[in-house]
Amino acid sequence: MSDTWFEDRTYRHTDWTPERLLDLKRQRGLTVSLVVPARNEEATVGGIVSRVRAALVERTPLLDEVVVMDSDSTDGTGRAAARAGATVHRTVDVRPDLGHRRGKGEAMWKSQFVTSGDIIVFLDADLVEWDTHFVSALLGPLLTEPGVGLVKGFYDRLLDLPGGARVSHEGGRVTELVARPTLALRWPALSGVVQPLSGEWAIRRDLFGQLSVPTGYGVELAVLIDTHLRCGVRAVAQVDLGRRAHRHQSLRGLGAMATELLAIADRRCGIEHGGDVAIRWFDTSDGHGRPRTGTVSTVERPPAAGVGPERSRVLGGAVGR
Ligand SMILES: O=c1ccn([C@@H]2O[C@H](COP(=O)(O)OP(=O)(O)O[C@H]3O[C@H](CO)[C@@H](O)[C@H](O)[C@H]3O)[C@@H](O)[C@H]2O)c(=O)[nH]1
Ligand SMILES: O=C(O)[C@H](O)COP(=O)(O)O
Repeated sequence: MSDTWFEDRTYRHTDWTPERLLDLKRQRGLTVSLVVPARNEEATVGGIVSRVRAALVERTPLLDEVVVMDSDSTDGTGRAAARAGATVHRTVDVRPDLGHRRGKGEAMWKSQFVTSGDIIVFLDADLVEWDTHFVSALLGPLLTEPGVGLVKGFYDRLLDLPGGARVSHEGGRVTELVARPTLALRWPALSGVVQPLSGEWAIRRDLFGQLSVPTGYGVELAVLIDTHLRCGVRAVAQVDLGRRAHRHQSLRGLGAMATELLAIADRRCGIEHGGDVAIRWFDTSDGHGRPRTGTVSTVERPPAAGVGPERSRVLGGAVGR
């Protein structure tokens, strides 16, 4: 790890008030977009949007837009988000000329075509324990340190255990067993990043637009590694956000996520596994045992800055001529 990176680039959310951040944002003449990628988050997305809007649009207008990217939801996610005051885009409807892929990274990549802020802040839609400083505090290093391009949130996790909640000072299962070991071995300058997979992060639009974006869960690890490779570790900062709780995936789901992260990391070391990686398991849930096969997509979208305007718009008047 770079000698002084941790000390120089680690902040606490209490370092800034929203009012101070608003002053800084106005002085710098910057705009900010909040993007919430959401797949089947009807239960939580409305409350998240309402709280963010009340605190950071109405009370202290730090956010210029609040956008929910509805990522192939089959429940009422889009309706709940719109009712709460978000601008909602279905990922599949954004730039249909570029095709459609499933996944969180796809929703985040496509958000670049429907937002305009100089800074984009991402927030997960499945949070159950969180506060609005999860959004505002991520702006602190971007508004105060000219060299910073990417800010990751970190936190203690609140785990629901029988008999009550417990605070864990560790990262999640994939974080501790895959992401942080991978960084320690291959990109040790990033080994001080406490929560490399956190879904709460902020990035300058001009930097995000230069990066290729995995369509699935590899987006966080890829953006972190690529920011470091492109701009150096000092372009990365992290902010302690306090405590966070979210919905947990099954271990098998996390196995798929881990497979994708390893493939994304391998690609950055010159090892290519192709677009879809096959995974196999033995399913005994029906009382018989059956081999099952699935695939994990490791596809990446190209840097958005290099993607031209929508074809129908380019053709413009030519259509129908
Ligand atoms: O196809 C998808 C899948 C998920 N999501 C949304 O992405 C967010 C995080 O998804 P989740 O399944 O809760 O991820 P976690 O299991 O919590 O994974 C952790 O690790 C991932 C890999 O780095 C990060 O993307 C997550 O933000 C981080 O919380 C939620 O708002 C989801 O609704 C989508 O928009 N589209
Ligand atoms: O962040 C992670 O490592 C994964 O999302 C798993 O988190 P969990 O162990 O808190 O479910």
